[in-house]
Amino acid sequence: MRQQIEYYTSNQDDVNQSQEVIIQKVQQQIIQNPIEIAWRNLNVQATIESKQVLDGKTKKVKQEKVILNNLSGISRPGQFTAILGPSGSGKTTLLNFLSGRLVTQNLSISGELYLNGEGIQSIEDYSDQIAYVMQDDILLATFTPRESFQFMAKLKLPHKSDQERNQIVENLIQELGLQSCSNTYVGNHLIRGISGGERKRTSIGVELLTDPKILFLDEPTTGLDSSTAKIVVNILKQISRRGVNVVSTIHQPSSEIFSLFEEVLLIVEGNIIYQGEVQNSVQHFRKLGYQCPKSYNPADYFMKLMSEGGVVAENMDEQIVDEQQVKDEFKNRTEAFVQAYNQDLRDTCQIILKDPVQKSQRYMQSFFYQFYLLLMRALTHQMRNKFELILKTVQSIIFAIVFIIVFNNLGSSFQGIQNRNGASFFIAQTQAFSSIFGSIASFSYEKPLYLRERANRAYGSNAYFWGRSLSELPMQIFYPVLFLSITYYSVGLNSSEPSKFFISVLISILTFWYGSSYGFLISILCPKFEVAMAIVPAVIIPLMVLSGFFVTISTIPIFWRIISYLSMFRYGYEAQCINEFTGQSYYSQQGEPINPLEIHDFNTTLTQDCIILFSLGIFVRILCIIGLHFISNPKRPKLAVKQINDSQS
Ligand SMILES: Nc1ncnc2c1ncn2[C@@H]1O[C@H](COP(=O)(O)OP(=O)(O)OP(=O)(O)O)[C@@H](O)[C@H]1O
Repeated sequence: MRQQIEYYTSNQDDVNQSQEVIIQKVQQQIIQNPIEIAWRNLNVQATIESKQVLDGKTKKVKQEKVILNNLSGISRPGQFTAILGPSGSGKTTLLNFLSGRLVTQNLSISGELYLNGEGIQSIEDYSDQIAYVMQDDILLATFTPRESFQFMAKLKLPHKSDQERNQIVENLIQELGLQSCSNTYVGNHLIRGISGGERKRTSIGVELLTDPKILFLDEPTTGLDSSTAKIVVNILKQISRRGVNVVSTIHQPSSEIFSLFEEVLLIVEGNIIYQGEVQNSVQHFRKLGYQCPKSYNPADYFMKLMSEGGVVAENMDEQIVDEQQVKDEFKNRTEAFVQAYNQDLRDTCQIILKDPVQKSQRYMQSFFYQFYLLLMRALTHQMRNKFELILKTVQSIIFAIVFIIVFNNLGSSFQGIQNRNGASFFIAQTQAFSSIFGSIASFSYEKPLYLRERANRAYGSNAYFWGRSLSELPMQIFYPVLFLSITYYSVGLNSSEPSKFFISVLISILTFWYGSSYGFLISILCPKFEVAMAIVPAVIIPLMVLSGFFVTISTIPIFWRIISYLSMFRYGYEAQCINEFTGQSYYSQQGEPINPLEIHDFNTTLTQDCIILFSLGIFVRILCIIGLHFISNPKRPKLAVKQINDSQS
């Protein structure tokens, strides 16, 4: 057992301690009711739409692309199965199918999936027994590995006491060799944090908290140096020793990493060409006429066999460099491999375990506890994210300075009306813009984390929404208050009554609140931050133009008038204007008293504007809840259920 456990960490003390812990775990924690996962006749096809010029006309053409071609295979408990293959061979598609993360969209999927020999419709029904570690380490930058584990433990282990949860977390930290960095922030490009390997181990740890019986990993070694990648692979091997079924895709493993594998599945252009023990793989290909040279590492040799580049390299002497010849040669070779696999190896994928697997029980914390944890996490994140806090505060101060410079001489003459009009618009526009962009930036950053945690069923979308919304409130009040505290009296805005300042602050907070709701919705609906930023001008500028500052709303076409009812600029600006122009006297150039509000065609009162801003904010936030739910519950395929009989298995 000791010989099997090769475990590397940067800290030798940690290594020794971790080895001891692992040995104990391996001896003690052989999991109950392990799960064998088998798939049969799996076909995945994509429909790809492209534009082609036919008879001088551009037409949409649909093409079918086979991604996985009639695959059958198995992954057993107590085993670390590494899925290898060249880029685009279908590794991730297979892993996503097995883990229930393959979203249908343009894909048609057919095949059967068996857990311990029982045909299932969807692996989602067994979600608490499986875990998935994504290729990117999606963790909260301002949390330490210990805090990340504790947060997940509180959400995912509702029936354990605090003491038990702490014990589980401490064991995990030791098992993963994270003692030396357990209290360091995870970090990101702005916050200094733990190393790439430690981050990967933290990602694995977050998934191990619930003791899953099947652990899927997508390219866990990509981006790591070879010694760190070795640590990760060794940890995965140790996890599998406990009886966990570990399935992982690995992209271009180094020779050292390959030597650590025991069970490999080789996949080329959607076909399995080998599944079995690593040590038998060389012999299998030798029988087919492909002898791995003695000096060669089998991993590199197989990667060559699985690519067209390999055909070119092999036939350099014979000058087979014609593209079509290479393609044909590669096709023939792959077909021969698939045939050999079907004849000699497919039968080794027989189902052995027959113990029924329990469907998931949805034990989750109550809504209020989820909400509380998410609120606390979001507040902690905000407080620790000093860079963002300082940046936004500085932004408000810069806006305030610009405002003071531009509007320092408001005056109460006829020109003063125009100045105050502009000042009212500037205030509304500043609050709207900073809230929309701020909200997009912060949720776009957090969205992958939300999607990962939702895929893990850690909490509900409602609890996340309310926790996040409430956590933003202090800052939604702080930034408008800061801006107006600096500017309001400095430039001489309406101070006829003390309440004028507070009303202006209230309008700004409501404008900010509605704006941030809007930004939140945009970032939910856009798949990426870049897309959101590209879309934002197209969505925001019309709303700004329709504020009533640039054009009189009653004179514009009906369609745009309707759109103006959604504009945060419109209600923010109107309310600021009404607040500014009431309670003070203004005179025309001829010295006659005038009411500046008459030049506008405002048809709402200040109170109505505030109520509308608040109500629109609520309306958009309801859309946000629906959107959050929608993006975290994509349509997943349901499979045909067949019961396997002994001769088939
Ligand atoms: N939804 C889809 N629509 C169209 N093509 C797709 C879709 N999903 C995957 N593909 C294609 O199927 C092939 C296999 O993709 P997959 O991501 O499974 O490969 P991979 O082996 O994991 O590659 P890599 O190692 O580069 O991640 C690729 O050519 C990919 O472009």
